[in-house]
Parts: sequence; C-alpha cells; structure tokens
Amino acid sequence: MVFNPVTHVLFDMDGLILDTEKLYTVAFQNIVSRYGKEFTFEMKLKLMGTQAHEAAQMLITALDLPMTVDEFITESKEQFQMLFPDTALMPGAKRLIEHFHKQNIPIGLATSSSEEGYHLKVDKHHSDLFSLFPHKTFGSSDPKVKRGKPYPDIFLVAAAKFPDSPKPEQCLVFEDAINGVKAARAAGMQVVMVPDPRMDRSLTKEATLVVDSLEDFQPQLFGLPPFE
Ligand SMILES: O=c1[nH]cc([C@@H]2O[C@H](COP(=O)(O)O)[C@@H](O)[C@H]2O)c(=O)[nH]1
Ligand SMILES: [Mg+2]
Repeated sequence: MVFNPVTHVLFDMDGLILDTEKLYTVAFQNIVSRYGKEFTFEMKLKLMGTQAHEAAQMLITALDLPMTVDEFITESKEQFQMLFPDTALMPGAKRLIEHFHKQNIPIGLATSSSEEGYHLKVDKHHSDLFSLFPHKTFGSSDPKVKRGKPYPDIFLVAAAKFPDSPKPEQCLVFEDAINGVKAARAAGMQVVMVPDPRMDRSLTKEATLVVDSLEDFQPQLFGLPPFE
C-alpha cells in the first residue's frame, strides 16, 4: 500500500501511549457495579475518545443510572486518583516518541483527557517522556476544543499549535479509538490505528493503516526517517 508522506505527527494518549484504557474500565465498572450494572466492551468502544462529560452522559443514559453527570464525574475522579498514578506505557510508545524527537520531527499530543487527568497519569512515572511534547491539547478541559472526538476539533486545534502551521494532509495521527480515527479523518489527516485486540476488525476500516502494536510501525511508510 502507498501512503502520502507527512511532516508532522500527533499522538493520542490513553490506550495509545499509556495503558490507561484498562484502568478506565475498572474505574467505570466500580461505579456502575453499585447499581448492579455492567460496563460492557461494546459500550466502552462508544465512549473511548469522547470528552469526560459526554462519556458520563452516554453511560448514565445507556445504563439508566440514577446519577447526574456531575456526580458521575466526581466519583470517577475518586477512582482515577487511586488507579492512574501507576499506569504503564504501551509497547513501542517510548521508542517511537524518542525516535521522532531525535529526528526533529514535530510532535504534538492530542488527548481527550483533561489537564488534571493528564497530570494524574504522567507526573509520577512518565514526565520525562511527555516533556518531549512541546505542545499538548487536552480535549476535556481546553475551551478551544468545542466538540470531542469523533469531531475533528481536537486535531485541528493541536495542528494549529505547530509554529509552521502544517496543512492537515501533512499531519499523521496515532490513535487507538474508533472515535479518534473518525476525528482524524474528519480533520483531513491520515491515521495509524493501534486497536484493542478485542476489537472487531470491521471497526478499524476507516484507519489509513492498522498495526497490532506501535512496535510494528515503520516510519518510512509515511516518508518519515526510519529506525536505524
Ligand atoms: O472507558 C473509557 N475510556 C475512555 C473514555 C474517555 O476517552 C478519553 C480518552 O480518549 P483519548 O484516548 O482520545 O485521549 C478519556 O479521557 C475519557 O473521556 C471513557 O470515558 N471511558
Ligand atoms: Mg485513546
């Protein structure tokens, strides 16, 4: 397959760089268990990549939870404080980010997490790696990001932060979520998807390229410098 060469790269965070998706599953299941409900994988796929208040509303509606959005968010923050600080990296993420940094490829972070959530996940173990991102966009707390993924807003806001204002077609996005892939495509960007292995492959079709792990990604496919 032939892909178009790019010059700039945007990274999602949860489930792509950090192994936080399984922690979201634990946190949300802990909350809904009290009402005898189940946070299924099918439901999770719809929530992944959305902004925190959107995810809360979707879950409350889908499971008919007797809670307000604010109550759900307050409870989820309590869960996150317990679960997020010791999160691990996904395979290949550190190697790829450090490679782009070393090769002077402009990189940015485009996460639907809030800035507060970002610090919970990163500050204890991963601040050195994330310091390699000169700019970061936090979809759940940045007023410039009007709509969550699957809308393109976050990737357009993140791309506009590069000093040389690249066109969307110059940007390559890395994503794990269906909503994130749709958002990147809607922004006019190519997107490499690293899906949860449980995901049905029919749900990955909109991605430009699907890889099992970031360890398998070959930068030269998109005109970027190869690993030595
Ligand atoms: O099980 C879940 N996964 C993910 C999310 C949402 O998706 C975001 C992570 O998306 P991304 O990987 O695009 O940053 C989280 O901040 C959260 O808002 C969620 O609610 N529930
Ligand atoms: Mg993600």
